[in-house]
Amino acid sequence: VVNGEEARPHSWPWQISLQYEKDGVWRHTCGGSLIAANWVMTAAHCINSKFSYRVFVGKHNLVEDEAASKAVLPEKIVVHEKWNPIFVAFGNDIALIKLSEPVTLSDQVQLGCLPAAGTLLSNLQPCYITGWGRLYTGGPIADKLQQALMPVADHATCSQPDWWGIAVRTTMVCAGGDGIVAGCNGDSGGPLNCQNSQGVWEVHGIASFVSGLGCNYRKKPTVFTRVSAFNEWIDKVMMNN
Ligand SMILES: CC(C)c1ccc(NC(=O)[C@H](Cc2ccccc2)NC(=O)[C@H](CCCC[NH3+])NC(=O)C(F)(F)F)cc1
Repeated sequence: VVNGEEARPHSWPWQISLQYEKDGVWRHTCGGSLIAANWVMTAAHCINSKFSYRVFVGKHNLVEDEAASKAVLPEKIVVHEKWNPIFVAFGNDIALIKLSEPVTLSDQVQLGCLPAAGTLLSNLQPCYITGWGRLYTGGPIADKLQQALMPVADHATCSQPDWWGIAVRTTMVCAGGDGIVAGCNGDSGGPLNCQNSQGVWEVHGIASFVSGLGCNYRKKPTVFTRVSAFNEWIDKVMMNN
């Protein structure tokens, strides 16, 4: 997250760190959201079949051992059948990870709520991106979970020619674009957290892409998979696996 701030520890208790093993070392690669005791929602582009992964729940500082945290291995990873790795602009950048065992919920490990199917956020609605992604374009990833307030850019705004144009679909949600605050590599797969009318936090987005010209680029908001476009797919996958 570029130009964010350190989150109060465990204040986004559904945020997970997706890690892959390389040369015997586990490395953070993406964020994700715990949506059931044994299911994590992340981005399809985070999954590469040649790697082995683990899901770390209850984390705040990635470089410290934390009592409330636990690493769990996936039992199965389901990538959206219409995800096309060649072109992130086609959308469907969503995947579900079934954990090998359900995690124990606690103050530090909680489920994220999904929005009602079809929910559309209004322009400039305040949401928060959270993640351990790069602190600036090309920079280091964060040790401690970051958060940043990012107002929603509705489809009418985000699909303007000098914004994302036709690269953004109605199955996506945009947030930010002020050239200051943004998601960045390593935030991929993580949540866009927005409060509903009852004040309940919901996971409305899955961080998908930013501009190749740089993470925080004016009129190139961070683009998220719109979770409320995939409720039926999510339910089907969780029912059938
Ligand atoms: C819509 C299409 C033209 C399009 C395709 C790809 C991109 N962007 C990108 O690919 C930039 C490139 C990049 C590298 C380094 C620093 C900053 C940005 N990376 C990203 O956007 C990565 C991974 C995207 C997966 C695509 N294979 N996503 C993210 O960083 C995140 F966190 F925002 F989700 C942007 C637009």
